[in-house]
Amino acid sequence: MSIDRISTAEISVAPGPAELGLPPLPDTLRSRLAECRTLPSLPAAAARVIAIARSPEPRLADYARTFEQDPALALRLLSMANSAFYSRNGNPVSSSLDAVSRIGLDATLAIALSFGLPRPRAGGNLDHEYLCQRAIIAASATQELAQHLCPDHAPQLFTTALLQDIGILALEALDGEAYVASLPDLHQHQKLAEAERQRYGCDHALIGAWLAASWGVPGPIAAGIIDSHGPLADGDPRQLCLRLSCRIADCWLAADSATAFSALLRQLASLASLDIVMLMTVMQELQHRLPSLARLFEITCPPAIDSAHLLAEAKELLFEQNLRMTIRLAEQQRELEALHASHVVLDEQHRTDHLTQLANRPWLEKRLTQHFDCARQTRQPLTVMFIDLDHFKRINDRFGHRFGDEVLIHFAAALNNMVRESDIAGRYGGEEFLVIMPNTRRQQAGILADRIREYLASQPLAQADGEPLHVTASIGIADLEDGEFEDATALVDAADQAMYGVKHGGRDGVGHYEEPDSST
Ligand SMILES: Nc1nc2c(ncn2[C@@H]2O[C@H](COP(=O)(O)OP(=O)(O)OP(=O)(O)O)[C@@H](O)[C@H]2O)c(=O)[nH]1
Repeated sequence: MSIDRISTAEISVAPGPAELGLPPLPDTLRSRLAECRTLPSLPAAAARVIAIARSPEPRLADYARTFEQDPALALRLLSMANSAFYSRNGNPVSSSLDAVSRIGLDATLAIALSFGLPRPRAGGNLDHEYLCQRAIIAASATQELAQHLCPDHAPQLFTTALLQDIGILALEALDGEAYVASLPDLHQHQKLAEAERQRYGCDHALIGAWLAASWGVPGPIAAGIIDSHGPLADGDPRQLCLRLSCRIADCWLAADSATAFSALLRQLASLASLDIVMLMTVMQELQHRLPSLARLFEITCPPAIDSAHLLAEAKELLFEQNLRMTIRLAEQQRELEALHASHVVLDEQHRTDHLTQLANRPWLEKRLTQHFDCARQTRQPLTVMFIDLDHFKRINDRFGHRFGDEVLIHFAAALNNMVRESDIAGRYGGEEFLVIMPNTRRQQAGILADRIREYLASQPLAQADGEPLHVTASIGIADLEDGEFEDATALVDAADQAMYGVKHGGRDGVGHYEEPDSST
């Protein structure tokens, strides 16, 4: 469908994006604009992008400079950098350099290589090179003026001036030949805007602002685009920079540039509100700087650039980048798995007694608290067993500490083999061990205790001087039902107390905790 004449009756009464307060856009145009996904870039910019991507070490700053020479790429970049994914509630970014820094090299490359190129049309082409030159000269002029009038806003004003004519690119993308054929002279900017208003009910400045706003470009930039056609007589310093910069660009690109500049200076001189001396100084400086700026920006398209070749190369580079990213992703996945494995090992170490490889005391206490609370809530049985090897000091004293360690290791391994899967056996301290037995009553725990003692009686824990060394143990058992235990520690204390009863009774035995008789 071609966007043909749109009457003022079709202009939507609904406001533009509320937060920006943009004037309304004709409904038909607004819905078509929503379909506009890419704008054409200059082949020269596309060629530079490819050259950077092919360089051994592509730098973000080089990409940023290229984006600053192509309104379509600059708009795409800002849109991406200010998207919810990248901005993460950060401040909006307004310059290409800030934008590439935010999104990083991979995303920058992806944007850079996704350029679109102008399609050749039977009915004649839009002069993209001219439009681009105008945008870059206006951007440079704005920046120069802003250095004097409002230096803090210079980067944002540069971007605004660069994007000021994207409405023209959008209209061409939407309306194709019908738009191009209906244009008066592209070099007569005011006349162009007037013709657009008659044809579409609004001009490219409003369309550009809407497009920028709907692509998520910061509000002040969208507002600046709309304002770029405003009069020179009034407006704040930021508005003046923008409004003047596109007029300077027109003078620069006019067939008789010197006459055009003189006319603009005469027009400025008649405006009493302006600091005309300062403005004239800036403009004279600009007149001298612009030729080198124009060269610097390499505005002119190198003659032998083939669009089909550019697109094919971009496709190939994107494919390579995809491959690199896939490889990197696989590497990251491997690193993640290794990290996870080392985390598991660390976690294991964190819970384990380094000598016996049983659960250590902090882990025993943590698990016992969990089982204690659970047993209380669910009224399930829970019993703990406190085991203290007898006369261990003597073993150490007689055979040495290292020998004592071996004994502890052997006992721990044997104990671990004897407990059930659901039990937790651990080293509580020195030669003391604790077994947590969920769902176990004191009688069943007693059976395990007897088994431990039988084992110790039948199996020597070490050979000392060629003789088997038998060790005995004093074992205390406390069942959750044995008393009113306040917490897990109280239950362990009860088992410890029962174990001490055995020690006092001559060692090598099993004792069950008994609540002290409160009546005596
Ligand atoms: N080899 C070795 N000995 C330890 C370790 N931790 C504690 N001990 C020793 O275990 C012994 C415990 O001595 P005591 O508390 O007097 O107890 P005991 O000699 O077993 O006497 P009773 O418990 O009364 O039967 C001390 O000699 C500690 O040095 C350890 O990790 N390795």
